Amino acid sequence: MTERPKLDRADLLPLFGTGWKMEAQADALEKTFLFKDFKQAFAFMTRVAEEAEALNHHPEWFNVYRTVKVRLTTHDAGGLTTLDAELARRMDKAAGY
Ligand SMILES: C[C@H](O)[C@H](O)[C@H]1CNC2=NC(N)=NC(=O)C2=N1
Repeated sequence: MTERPKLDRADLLPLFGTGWKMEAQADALEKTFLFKDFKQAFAFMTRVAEEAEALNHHPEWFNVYRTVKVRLTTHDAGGLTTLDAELARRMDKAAGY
């Protein structure tokens, strides 16, 4: 298991303000993004792909038409780390929040 900094729960408060939710077992963040149409949704995913590669940290996501349902967790750590909070922040930015 790769050591990664555990997440300070205080880091999550701003994310709750932009619609992120904690998954029941508290080991992941979840959010559904809604866009004008499929092209906007896919453009968002393309922007996020760049960020994910830059962080070497990748979302679990499901796209149907103009929605993108996202789940963030750190697989190597078996739970939430600072990488999840950072990717969530970058996803909000990429969505124009
Ligand atoms: C070797 C390992 O797959 C890499 O370090 C990265 C790739 N992207 C990743 N993404 C996520 N969400 N969790 C990881 O542990 C992770 N590991």
